[in-house]
Amino acid sequence: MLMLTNVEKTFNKGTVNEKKALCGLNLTLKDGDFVTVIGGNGAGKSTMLNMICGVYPIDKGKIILNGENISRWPEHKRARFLGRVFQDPMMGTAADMEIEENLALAYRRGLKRGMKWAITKDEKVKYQESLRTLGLGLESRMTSKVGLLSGGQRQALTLLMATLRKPELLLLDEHTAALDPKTAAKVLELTEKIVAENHLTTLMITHNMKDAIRMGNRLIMMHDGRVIYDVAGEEKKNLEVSQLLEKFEQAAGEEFANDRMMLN
Ligand SMILES: Nc1ncnc2c1ncn2[C@@H]1O[C@H](COP(=O)(O)OP(=O)(O)OP(=O)(O)O)[C@@H](O)[C@H]1O
Repeated sequence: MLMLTNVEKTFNKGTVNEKKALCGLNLTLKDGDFVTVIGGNGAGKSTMLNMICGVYPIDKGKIILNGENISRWPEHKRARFLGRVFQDPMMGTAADMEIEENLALAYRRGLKRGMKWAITKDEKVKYQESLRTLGLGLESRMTSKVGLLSGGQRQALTLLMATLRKPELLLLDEHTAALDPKTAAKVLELTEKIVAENHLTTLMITHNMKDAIRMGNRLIMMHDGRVIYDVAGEEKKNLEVSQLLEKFEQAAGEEFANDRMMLN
């Protein structure tokens, strides 16, 4: 379970560039929740994920993961429990390394250094089986350099790497935004499959309102560093994009504005 309580974050405090990014953010996720996150430009969505990962320290509040207060833990200690996929397909994988080497790196994440690096036969079989589930033919290209893969293949591999050691929490930050629509749909399909098969608790930021409604069991809308709308179950599934926009205007008192948001 993840619990964010009154989390606050201000960047560049005391300067002309001061920006309150999170303003008393409260959010509780139950185990197995798959929550989609939408919001306007600068609403604090990515900052929320950065705070959970420990990229920057929070100013105030608490972050509890499975009963542990991780608010002051360094990023590397949290990384053991978290899987994250970014928008940029170049970010999650090492281009100069082979597919199987990337998977081995992901598999060893958070383990003590000095562990033998050689990839065992058993591991190779395991990686091959995992790659086969993607349905992209990567299982027969285990020793290909990742730099040779397409953006979609790379994002699918990153997803696999982020979930190879079942994370306590999977964080997806517009992970299909840089892909063409067909490839994005494939990666979203894989996302749903991997999340369901592993019962992963997931936070997925998306710029696509329809995906936000369709995917997961719960949807939150952020504005000015806090959650302004939270909907789950049947009520969420039956939402229309127009209703979501209305909800936003009611709660935020202004029109929804995100230059990258896809409304249909
Ligand atoms: N490292 C940083 N230094 C300074 N300001 C930052 C930093 N990270 C985020 N911000 C600011 O905090 C606010 C929230 O940004 P954030 O990236 O979390 O928004 P977002 O909801 O992900 O927006 P978008 O959909 O536009 O990506 C913005 O005003 C942003 O400029």
